[in-house]
Amino acid sequence: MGDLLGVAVLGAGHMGADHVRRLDQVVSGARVAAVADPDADRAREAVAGVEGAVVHTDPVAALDAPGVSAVLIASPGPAHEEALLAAFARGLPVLCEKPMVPDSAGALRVLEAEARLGRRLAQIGFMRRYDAEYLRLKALLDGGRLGRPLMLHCTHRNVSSPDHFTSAMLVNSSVSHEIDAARWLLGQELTAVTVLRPAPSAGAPPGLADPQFVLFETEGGALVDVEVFVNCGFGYQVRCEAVCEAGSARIGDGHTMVVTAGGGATEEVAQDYLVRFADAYDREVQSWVDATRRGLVTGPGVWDGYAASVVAEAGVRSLENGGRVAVDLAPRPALYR
Ligand SMILES: NC(=O)c1ccc[n+]([C@@H]2O[C@H](COP(=O)([O-])OP(=O)(O)OC[C@H]3O[C@@H](n4cnc5c(N)ncnc54)[C@H](O)[C@@H]3O)[C@@H](O)[C@H]2O)c1
Ligand SMILES: O[C@H]1[C@H](O)[C@@H](O)[C@H](O)[C@@H](O)[C@H]1O
Repeated sequence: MGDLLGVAVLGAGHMGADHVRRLDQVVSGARVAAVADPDADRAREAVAGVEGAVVHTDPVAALDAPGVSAVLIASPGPAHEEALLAAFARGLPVLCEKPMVPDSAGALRVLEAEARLGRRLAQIGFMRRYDAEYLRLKALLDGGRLGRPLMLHCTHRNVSSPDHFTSAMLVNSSVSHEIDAARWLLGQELTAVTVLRPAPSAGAPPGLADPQFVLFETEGGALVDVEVFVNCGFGYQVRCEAVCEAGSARIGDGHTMVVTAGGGATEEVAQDYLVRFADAYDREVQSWVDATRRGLVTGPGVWDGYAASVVAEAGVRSLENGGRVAVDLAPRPALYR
């Protein structure tokens, strides 16, 4: 294959810094060419020891840095639209962290911009599609041995949420993963959302509606429920059970070590996503680099990011106003059929 992919990483926070390390030390076929963060110290810290990477505080300047041939967007969700459009304007391939764009109007602008280009440039960071357990479940469901899926029961727990987390973000940031996973596992669009809020946990920051219970309906008549609880305090737990006509299958319990000693057994529970999904992020980024070097997009794309934003926005409306909210997707452009 040709030259190394020179990646500009936008955002050097938790995910951005971890992706810089991954591109530099884990993944083959790519190098970090530039890192941009308005917080220059954070950007400098992320590139410490990375050879040849320049630091910028302006993300757009990083796209124009010498040697940049691709972009990894790991800034906060509201900054993604501008970065995606700037990358498209330069013809640069992109891996964009989820959510692609938190609001559906912005997501539609990104969809229309890529459709206008007439070629796919962006992959969205729905890394569960690269997790070994999710891949096994997908293969099982596609193989048909369990018959038609009727329901997915999902659990999504975080130890604690960042300070800036809002009630809407439980749906449009956290549950965006279940939205994508359900669409992918079932091969169906989601058509309606109902969000219920139990009495908030005493462990949640005041005013945060945490936990929430989210119910999705699909175009094929399946139901998907999600318990999302982002200040559970005890562990990072992501589970999914598919209930089908001829059996059920559950994932999410297999990522652990059980230590037996002194007459008792203890089971480790991951404390964050960087541990639970470490392998998935590695596979995701390697697969993006490989496909990009061949001029392809093989992972979840802009249509998936757009659909997730529309579903999440319907969910936020249900959270705020109550009741069941229908999902209204724009027609799917030919590029994504
Ligand atoms: N796939 C996953 O499991 C996963 C996990 C965590 C976060 N994320 C996503 O990754 C993204 C970043 O999340 P995080 O937890 O790293 O956040 P963070 O707050 O730790 O870091 C964000 C960084 O972006 C910088 N920034 C702000 N505006 C910017 C801009 N316009 N351009 C470039 N940088 C900018 C901030 O200064 C900060 O350093 C979000 O979209 C989030 O949803 C995904
Ligand atoms: O941004 C993060 C990330 O997407 C994690 O995978 C998820 O578990 C968190 O809830 C979310 O806040």
